[in-house]
Amino acid sequence: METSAIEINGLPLLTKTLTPPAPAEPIPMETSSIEVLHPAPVEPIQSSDSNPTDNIESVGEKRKRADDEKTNLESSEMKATPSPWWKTSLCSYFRREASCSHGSECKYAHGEQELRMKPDKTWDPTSERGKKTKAMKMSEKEEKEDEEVLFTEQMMESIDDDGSVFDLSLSKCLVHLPRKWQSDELKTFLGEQGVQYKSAKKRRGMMVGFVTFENAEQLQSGVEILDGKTVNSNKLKIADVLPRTFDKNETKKSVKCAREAVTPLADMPYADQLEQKKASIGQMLKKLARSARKACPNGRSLPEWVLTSRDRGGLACNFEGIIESPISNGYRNKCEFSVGLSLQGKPTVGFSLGSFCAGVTAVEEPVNCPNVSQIALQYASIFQKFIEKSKLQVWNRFEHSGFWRQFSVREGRKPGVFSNDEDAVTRIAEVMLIVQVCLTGSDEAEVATEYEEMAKAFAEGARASSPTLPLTVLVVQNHTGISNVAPPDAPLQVLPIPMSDNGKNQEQATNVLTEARIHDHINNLRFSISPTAFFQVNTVTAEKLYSVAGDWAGLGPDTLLFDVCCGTGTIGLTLAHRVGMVIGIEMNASAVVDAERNATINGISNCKFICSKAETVMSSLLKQYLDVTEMEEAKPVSNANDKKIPSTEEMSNSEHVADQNLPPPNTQVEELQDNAQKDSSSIEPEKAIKPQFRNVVAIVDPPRSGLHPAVIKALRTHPRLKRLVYISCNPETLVANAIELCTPSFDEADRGNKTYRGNKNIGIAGLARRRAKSMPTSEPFRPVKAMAVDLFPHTDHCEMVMLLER
Ligand SMILES: C[S@@+](CC[C@H](N)C(=O)[O-])C[C@H]1O[C@@H](n2cnc3c(N)ncnc32)[C@H](O)[C@@H]1O
Repeated sequence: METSAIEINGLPLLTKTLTPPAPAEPIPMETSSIEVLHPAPVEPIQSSDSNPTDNIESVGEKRKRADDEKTNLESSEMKATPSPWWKTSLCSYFRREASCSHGSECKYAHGEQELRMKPDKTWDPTSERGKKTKAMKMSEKEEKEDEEVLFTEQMMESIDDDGSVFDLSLSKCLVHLPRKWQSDELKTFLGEQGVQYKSAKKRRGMMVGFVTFENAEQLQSGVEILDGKTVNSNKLKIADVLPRTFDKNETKKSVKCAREAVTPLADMPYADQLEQKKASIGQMLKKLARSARKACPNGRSLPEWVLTSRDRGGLACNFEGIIESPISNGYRNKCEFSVGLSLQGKPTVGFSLGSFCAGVTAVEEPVNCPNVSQIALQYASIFQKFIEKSKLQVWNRFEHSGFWRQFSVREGRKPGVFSNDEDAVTRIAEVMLIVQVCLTGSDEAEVATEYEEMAKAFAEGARASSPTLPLTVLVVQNHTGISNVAPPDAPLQVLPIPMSDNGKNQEQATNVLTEARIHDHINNLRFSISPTAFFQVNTVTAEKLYSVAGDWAGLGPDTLLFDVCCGTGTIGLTLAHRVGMVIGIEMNASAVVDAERNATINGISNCKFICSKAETVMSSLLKQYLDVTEMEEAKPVSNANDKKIPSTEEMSNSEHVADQNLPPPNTQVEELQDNAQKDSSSIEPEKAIKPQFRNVVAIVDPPRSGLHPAVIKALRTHPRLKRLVYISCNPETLVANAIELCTPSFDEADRGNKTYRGNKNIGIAGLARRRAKSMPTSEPFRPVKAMAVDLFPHTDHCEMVMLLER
């Protein structure tokens, strides 16, 4: 495997607070004398789900060892060397029963009075003092968040519906209002509180509202009444409204610039970024071990991987380090720019400076954001100049009005390996521009003229650049929803690109109209990418990610590989030559058409792609491909795009088929979209192939939200699936899904109720622990090893791969 891992073995000690307070092994040794004579009950210590600490784990382990390791030390010795952990956790028996058979010898505290501070100067999180400290930390965090909220006069005006002029000195922002409130609810609330005011504004979805008072007395009295008032269990805060022209360098408020908002690690040397990410993934692996310990059924021995986690510094499995990105600057092949007003009210193409719900909508130009490519920057600048002159308005997120919403630049690389030093333009062969607009209330003729002008501006801008910028496709997407995230089926229109100032090249225009796609290359395979299909944004590093996944998956000619959430088929297709057959599952119909096209243009014929939500089909696909008897004949599976499923021998990596000769994909997308709506019964039942695949592997690469519980259940309960490689762009959800996949099943009598109550305040790991309780009896997986892959230099994000086996 070709990698450039920074450090492959072991995780360095983390920060002070993360390191267990006692040296690696002293706790059991030191406390064994106590435990011999007074073995405490084995029941796990209760602790808050939301913030478990390593200390809890250490104590929990001590308890277990107390039962396991009986020695013959004298009690006098024991008393001479009390453990630093002595009475630092509350006794759960005493708490529940108001008594404990160990009496005064119990190593756990009988009540708050007996409780001692832990060696790391923290309190048992379940104790009153622990809870108080946590609450204080939370409120400090909230205050910090409030400081970051940015309210400008301009926003207040944009909510205004009566055209009144505001006096900023008589206006205030109310923070922490219920998001679902609108102006009417805010007015009712103010009336109920006896607050007199001139006007009150609130937009649904935001947690801030604006109140203007008639005079200084009204303002003072209103602030006194409202400040700190509790609304729906949230404490109200009163903040000033910033003038439109405020200078963010002078204001005390911490307003982020685009660089800070988009690439928060940009000022840190890359080697340090990698260390930080490695430490953060290490934390996740510790969290998995801790959570799994809690999720295991009582009275059952803990799985080996949990028991041995201590030998790995608390990690759930071996952590094999981080693979760095060969390109750290301008690496993104897809840049999505917001279109909106800047802080100064200028139409701008760039990045939003904060979150909408916190009242921040200002857009700033993408200056000094090192992850943005040079080509994307140049196109953003061309588009910026165009919208400055456009008759149509930029999007206003408060009013949900305007025309120009978002601008995306997608790039396709030439085949080959590239480095940081190369000029981006020389390695990019194709560019797709996607302009998101809102057509609501627009005039068709005016829009057509604007589109023509825009296409001209892009074409001329590309030609005027030196070297000339590639421009392959120009697409407009109509989206009327509140957030800029459009559904994959939002209508697309491909615009012709004028080839010169004085005319259009008809051939190019016609071609573009039917073929909205560009191409990129991974492992010497060519990938067709349509406008809404997912494609990893850092192609060179994605190649490394896929090769780790392939190496860990234990592939061979007798392997059936499920590529779950397969997008354009990148993982399955790059590994197709190493397996008997690939089944890809993907819900985005365009991506599935791309995947099929990609198989064809690369001459790969042992891959089958299913267009559906994985949760709808995973279980039936596993049955269909695996629950067949030896006697059954090998037959191809029939689905919406039935093709012959070849044997391994039939598969070849022949020359790329010219994809221009393939039929237009539009009808295929529609057909697939229809099929994707249907339930799993749309997949032909059984009679698939005889079980020629001895080895069944799944590589899952879900979105940030992780795998659907039905997919987890299907993978976990199918006994023939022995190996699973989990690729994740959100390690938090990987940990949560791994809890469900890797903890032992509960007995039927102890299984949880599926209709959980009080989920609102429990974290995703807590939720996963609850779900794990209702998992049908099945052999759990175990985490074997994990690796981080840095696909996103200068940001907090990091990809993680984990191998699970059973
Ligand atoms: C992180 S991407 C991975 C794509 C692909 N493996 C790759 O590396 O290019 C996640 C993919 O899952 C798809 N997806 C999201 N939810 C899904 C679901 N419930 N069922 C199937 N696919 C889903 C998305 O459309 C997206 O293509």
